[in-house]
Amino acid sequence: MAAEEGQWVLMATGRSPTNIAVIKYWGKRDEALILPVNDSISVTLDPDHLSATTTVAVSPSFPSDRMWLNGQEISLSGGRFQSCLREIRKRAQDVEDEKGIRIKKEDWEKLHVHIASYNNFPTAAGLASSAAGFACLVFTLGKLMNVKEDYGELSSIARQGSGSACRSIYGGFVKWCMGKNDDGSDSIAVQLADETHWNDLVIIIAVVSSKQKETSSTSGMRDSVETSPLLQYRAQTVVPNRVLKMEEAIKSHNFESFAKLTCADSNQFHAVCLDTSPPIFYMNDTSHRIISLVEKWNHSEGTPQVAYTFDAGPNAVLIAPNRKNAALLLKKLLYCFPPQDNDLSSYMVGDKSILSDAGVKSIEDVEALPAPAEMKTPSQQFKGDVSYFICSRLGAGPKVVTDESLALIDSFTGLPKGV
Ligand SMILES: Nc1ncnc2c1ncn2[C@@H]1O[C@H](COP(=O)(O)OP(=O)(O)OP(=O)(O)O)[C@@H](O)[C@H]1O
Ligand SMILES: C[C@@](O)(CCOP(=O)(O)OP(=O)(O)O)CC(=O)O
Repeated sequence: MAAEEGQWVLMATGRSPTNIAVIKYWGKRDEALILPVNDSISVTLDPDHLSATTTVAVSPSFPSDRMWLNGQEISLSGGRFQSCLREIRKRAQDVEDEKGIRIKKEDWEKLHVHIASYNNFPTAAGLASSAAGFACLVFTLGKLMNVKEDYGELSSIARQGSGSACRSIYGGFVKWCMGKNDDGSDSIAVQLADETHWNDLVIIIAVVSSKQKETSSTSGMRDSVETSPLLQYRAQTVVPNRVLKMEEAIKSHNFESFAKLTCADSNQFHAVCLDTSPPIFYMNDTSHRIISLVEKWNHSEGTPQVAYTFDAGPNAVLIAPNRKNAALLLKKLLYCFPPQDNDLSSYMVGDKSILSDAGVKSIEDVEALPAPAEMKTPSQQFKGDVSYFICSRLGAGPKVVTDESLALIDSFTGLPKGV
């Protein structure tokens, strides 16, 4: 190792997107290795709107591995963090940076890392922060330790942090192949198509509650595996067929099929939750109202105008085939769920330009919106039931952040900036 004095700090920063499954992963056949009972398919979201940024630093002066998440120190002792660190360290290579720091392959086992990560969206609120977070951790550690760029292998390491994280290693449309091997070596994610393949899609997320949820995905799916007969049927009979159809729908830009499969799969995942003993309720009244709004609209047009999907929380992820439908959807949503404090600018985050497409520039424009024609009880409005909306699109996979001013760790102290 060069610079034996031990005062140097070497760092890497990366940013990884989150992803939302359109064919859900729910249930493990191996808890420790995180091997699923079925394949799943997701869309990767634009990292500008939903992503984790992680800086990893190494220095001979660090006495132990440490991590800070959103500014708070958290423990790295859990099996998932340990698996990711162990698997990446195993694959570390010689490193030589332009300042003359040299780290030999075998030195990585002795060196400790500091990790600081920040999510630009709510953590543990059913918006897949663990997916963005573990993908980012594995990707960025891989960069620091000069690990060979084998994305399949990186995805299988990220999987051991959180199952859904393996899909965030790629942009666009991603499939997590469940694999057959007991050691999990073939349980990896593959990219079906990149983010440019179907870039008309617009994603609107209604953040219904950004509070941390009661039942984590991990314990929820464990209970479902143990108690839900529907889960077995879903994994063995329903999903294999849906995955094939979904791949075909994505390949051929068939929105009708894509939307039908997405909604059906979300509903079946929540049916499995209800079939679990004791039952798990991730959606709430607001989630159900959003489903009803979309279903009525789709039914009145005779063909799907938008798709909805809900993960392990009440937030709705709505996918429109184009900006026209996204703007129409937004008008209906704003009519039903006007902002609590009349502040439109903080009510729509991400790509705010969708508001102009919808012709909504002020709170007066929201108040003047007509009730959606297809609604039977047009007078029903639920002010404040949605915290805010995020307008996003498909995005790319993890990237290195080269601007050193964006690093979360101070290169002099080796500690998170501001600590
Ligand atoms: N940026 C990050 N870096 C590393 N780990 C993270 C990061 N963000 C979240 N995590 C890990 O993920 C956990 C939250 O995962 P959890 O599954 O409870 O919520 P979620 O991923 O937001 O929701 P869901 O997966 O149900 O959509 C955190 O407690 C932390 O261990
Ligand atoms: C509902 C889901 O979002 C479940 C995600 O579960 P996690 O990946 O968070 O679970 P662990 O593997 O236990 O960490 C569906 C999906 O993303 O496919």
